[in-house]
Amino acid sequence: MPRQSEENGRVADGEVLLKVTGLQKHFPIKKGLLQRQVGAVHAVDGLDFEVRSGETLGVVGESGCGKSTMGRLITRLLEPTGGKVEFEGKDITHLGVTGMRPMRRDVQMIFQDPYSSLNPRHTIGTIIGAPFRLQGVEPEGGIKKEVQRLLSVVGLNPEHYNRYPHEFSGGQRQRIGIARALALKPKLVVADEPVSALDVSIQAQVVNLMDDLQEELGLTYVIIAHDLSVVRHVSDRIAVMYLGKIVELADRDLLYKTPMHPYTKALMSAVPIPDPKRKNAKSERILLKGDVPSPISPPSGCRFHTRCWKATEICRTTEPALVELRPGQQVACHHPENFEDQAPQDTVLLSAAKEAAELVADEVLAESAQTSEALATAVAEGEVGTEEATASADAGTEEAGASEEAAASDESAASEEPEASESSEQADEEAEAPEEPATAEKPAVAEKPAVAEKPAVAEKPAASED
Ligand SMILES: Nc1ncnc2c1ncn2[C@@H]1O[C@H](COP(=O)(O)OP(=O)(O)OP(=O)(O)O)[C@@H](O)[C@H]1O
Repeated sequence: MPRQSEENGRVADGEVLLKVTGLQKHFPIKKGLLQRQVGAVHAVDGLDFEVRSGETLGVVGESGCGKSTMGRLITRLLEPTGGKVEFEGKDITHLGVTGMRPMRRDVQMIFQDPYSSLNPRHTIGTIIGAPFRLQGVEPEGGIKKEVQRLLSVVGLNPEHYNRYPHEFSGGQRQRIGIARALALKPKLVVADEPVSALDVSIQAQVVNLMDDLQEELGLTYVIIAHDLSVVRHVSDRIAVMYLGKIVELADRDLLYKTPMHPYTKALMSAVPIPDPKRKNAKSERILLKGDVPSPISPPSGCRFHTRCWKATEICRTTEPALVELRPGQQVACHHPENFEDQAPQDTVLLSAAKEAAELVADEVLAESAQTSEALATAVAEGEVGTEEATASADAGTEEAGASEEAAASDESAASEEPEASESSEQADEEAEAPEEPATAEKPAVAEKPAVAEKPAVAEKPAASED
């Protein structure tokens, strides 16, 4: 049971606030007159993670990997198909509307699109004051005074209480969304792509605001983003998702210095490096081949095996468990990077892997072969402990880490077309009555591959079948 801090009933910093076990969401696909179920979109397919009080957990992955669905499941805007969600030690997986009501104060969501998430017919005073009315809470000094205080907390003019959303810019609207989410002093805030609909110049302001508010108000964040550049500065830990699963979950610095999952490595290489001194940067990019497979029938074994340059037979047949290979770093991979091979007997590359390897830069393949081999030998000979071996392997990746630092500071998170997201009202309705959609119309997943200017000819890191 998590420890509660005496003064405010909050879980003490560092203690588990949210725990998710085996979480699943399968959207049924129905067809025909009788709407018979013919399949399911496996949007979220067995997630296990914890969020500790006071931390920021970043969640990244390509479009369609299930990030938003995960966000909606943990805020209970969607009903899970399987698994368990515990908040402050209490099982909230299947709580009904009444049971969830008190919890709605503690868990809030910030939506992606500040244009469609605010009701255009309501003043911002009404919008930010709505949570008080919905929860029947009368703040000290009245709702208007509290809303004006919230406006100034998020850097807006309290005098603008009576203005309408269209009178504000995108960044200001997102501040309004943040003020609304903070109204009831929540413990956990889940932000779904909070800045991706904003101009690059505004993104940093909103991210900094969220960062400041976290410190001031002792908030815990889960921040969802489609690339690593947004979450890297604000996250304490980062979870990388692929096709409904977490493939790597690690402390931020470990993830950047020594990513273990090949998919993490590919995602990181997609971050543009605007450093003119690094002339060779583009040759280190990894271009993931092909589309993300359909979540209706995900690949067997490791779901990434159809696009991975290290995939062998075991990857096709056996699903790797998410295990802590190094303190603070969990990964689900048979042939991790920067760590000893977990299936060294399995050296024959699948033919898809050979093709994928052609799109991976020589430098990446060489480094990957070297680090894994060096670690395997050193550990087998008992010369060094795993930690030391890892540290020596780290040296080689230091440069890449540093350049990404530069990348992320000036970098523009790839801006996305704003897409329709619910209004607060809709969200509230969903919250009251989570509904299964009748038909899964849009299982298609768009890939956002890294840009590889010139696919390098691969040097295979492992023996190949011919
Ligand atoms: N209501 C729904 N009915 C059917 N399928 C859905 C529904 N919502 C999401 N999906 C499907 O579930 C999968 C995961 O979607 P989700 O929106 O969670 O992904 P995402 O990683 O957040 O992507 P994006 O960044 O594009 O929002 C996708 O294949 C999507 O088409």
